[in-house]
Amino acid sequence: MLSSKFIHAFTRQIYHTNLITSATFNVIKKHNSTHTKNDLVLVDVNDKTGFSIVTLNRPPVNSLNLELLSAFSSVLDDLHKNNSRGMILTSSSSTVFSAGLDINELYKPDMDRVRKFWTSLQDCWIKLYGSSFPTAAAINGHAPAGGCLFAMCCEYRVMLPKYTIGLNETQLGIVAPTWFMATMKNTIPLRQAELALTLGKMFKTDDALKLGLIDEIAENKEDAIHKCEIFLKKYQKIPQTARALTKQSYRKNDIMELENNREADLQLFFLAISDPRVQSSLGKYVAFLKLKSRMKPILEAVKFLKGIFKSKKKKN
Ligand SMILES: CCCCCCCC/C=C\CC(=O)SCCNC(=O)CCNC(=O)[C@H](O)C(C)(C)COP(=O)(O)OP(=O)(O)OC[C@H]1O[C@@H](n2cnc3c(N)ncnc32)[C@H](O)[C@@H]1OP(=O)(O)O
Repeated sequence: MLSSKFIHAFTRQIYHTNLITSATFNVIKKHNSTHTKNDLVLVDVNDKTGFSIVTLNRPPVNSLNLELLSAFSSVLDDLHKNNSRGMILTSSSSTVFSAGLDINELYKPDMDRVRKFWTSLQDCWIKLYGSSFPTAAAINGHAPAGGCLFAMCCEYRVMLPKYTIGLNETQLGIVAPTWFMATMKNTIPLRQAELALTLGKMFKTDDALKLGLIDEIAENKEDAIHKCEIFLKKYQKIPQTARALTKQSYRKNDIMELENNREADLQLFFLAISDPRVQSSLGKYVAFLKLKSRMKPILEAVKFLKGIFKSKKKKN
């Protein structure tokens, strides 16, 4: 049985698709340009295709903090209102799609802010996973945890070589929420999802392709976006309402599970991050990330020197 909320959403969707399509699309076309939401999320509507390239833009690693999530949530609303033809999600970083949740939001949190933070994350997931418009991710860098989640919410994923993607929460001593798990179960085979989740496994691009976690490998960002466009174009011949309702029916159980239990999920989150063991794990992880970042120039110098020694050895 469909809940009244879901039927309402469907009715809205039908209304949107049938009545507002052409009028709104023209508005998008007229205003074809790059829009900004506090510069944290850039939106570029392609005049010819009507596809929006949505770029996460929070250097250095697009970690998802309250401001970025709020901006993203509002962009998703805009795309829905404007009856977008399709969205391509990507990143302005040259090496990171998104580093997942901003650990600083979770470590020693301010309770008022962290409530808004988690609620915004829930909003983004519901809107992206259940979007009426088709979505694809051009994964132009590493995509751990929340980065992998947003990529998996999209219906198609194209990734650049030699990066990593996965839900690594258990490695950090935290449990991925059930809706993170549901998104992975909707993406890769059930048994592989269980193994990936319990191990907190990060997959290299090649392995992610074999597993079905991504759909294609691209040479560079431009190629990734092009491949996403080819995917989205396939829907141009499919009636919009039929496509959207099929996607939403497919995902509705997962979405309703969270919709109906948002407060309980929030309380569970509070409970988890109030656990001293979780805080201790997060504290160590923050310190590790900072140390790793500071060691980078030294590690790069060592790599450089090793290269010189190797080429000298070869010459001799
Ligand atoms: C309801 C049930 C209970 C639920 C409980 C909570 C559930 C939480 C669910 C999800 C959790 C998450 O999403 S946690 C985030 C997990 N993310 C990661 O593990 C990724 C960590 N980052 C990296 O591995 C790397 O940074 C990178 C591979 C993404 C990029 O590497 P690169 O070498 O390019 O960059 P640096 O490592 O040098 O980092 C640069 C800079 O960024 C800071 N940084 C990195 N990641 C994060 C992050 N996730 N949050 C905050 N800050 C981050 C890093 O510390 C460096 O900062 P400084 O230069 O200032 O030191």
